[in-house]
Amino acid sequence: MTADLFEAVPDERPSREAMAEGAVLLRRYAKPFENEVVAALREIIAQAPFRRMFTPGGHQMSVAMTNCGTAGWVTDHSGYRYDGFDPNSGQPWPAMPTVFREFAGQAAAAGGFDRFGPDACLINRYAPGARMSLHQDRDEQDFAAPIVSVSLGLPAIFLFGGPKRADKPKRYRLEHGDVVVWGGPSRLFFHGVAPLADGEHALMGRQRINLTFRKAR
Ligand SMILES: O=C(O)CCC(=O)C(=O)O
Ligand SMILES: [Fe+2]
Repeated sequence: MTADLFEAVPDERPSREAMAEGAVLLRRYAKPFENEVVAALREIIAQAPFRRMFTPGGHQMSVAMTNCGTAGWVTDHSGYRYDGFDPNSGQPWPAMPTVFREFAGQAAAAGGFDRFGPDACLINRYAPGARMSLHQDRDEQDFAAPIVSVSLGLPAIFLFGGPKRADKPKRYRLEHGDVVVWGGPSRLFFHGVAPLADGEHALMGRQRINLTFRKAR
C-alpha cells in the first residue's frame, strides 16, 4: 500500500527549450551517458585534481576546476588563458576521452551546430554555496564554435543574459543530465550560476559538476 507512494514522479519538463537565438536547453540529454561520463571523470580527476584557482584580481574562485583536452582554461595573477599544461603538475592535461568528444559533437549538432570539434573541456565542481558570477566565454580563438555545457549532480540556477553585462538574465533550473548549447548570435552572451543550494544527489553526492566543451584554439 505504501510502495506506490514512492513511485518515481514522471519528469514533465519539456526536453527542449529555446533560450535565445543560437541557445538551447536540451533537458536530460546527457542522462544515457552518465555512467560512462562519471567513470571517465574519475580518471581525469585522479591525474589532474580539482583546485580553486585565483582570478587576476587575487580572489580565489568558489568553484573548483580542472580540465581535459589539449588545452585547459586557467586563471592566475597574470590573467585568463588556455594552456596545454596543468600548472600544478607541469604535465599535459589528461586527454579528452572519446566518449566526451563524441557526446559533445552529438549535443552540438542537436543544438544546431554541425562539426563541433572541441579541444578543451573545463570541468567545474560546485560545492554548496559555490557560484559563478556573470561572464562571457571569450578566451577562445574562434567564436564560430559553440559552447556545450553539461550539468551533473545537484540542480543549479543558470543565469543566461544577453550581449551586455547589464542585460537582465533569465533563470533556468539545470538538473542532472541537462545540456545547454549556445553559439552563433548568443555565443558571447553573459551567463553565470547562482550560489548552489545544499542537497544530496543519488549518483553525484553533495555537489554539482559542470563540463563545458570548447574549441579553444
Ligand atoms: O556551471 C555552469 O553551468 C556554467 C559554467 C561556465 O559558465 C563556465 O565554465 O564558463
Ligand atoms: Fe562560462
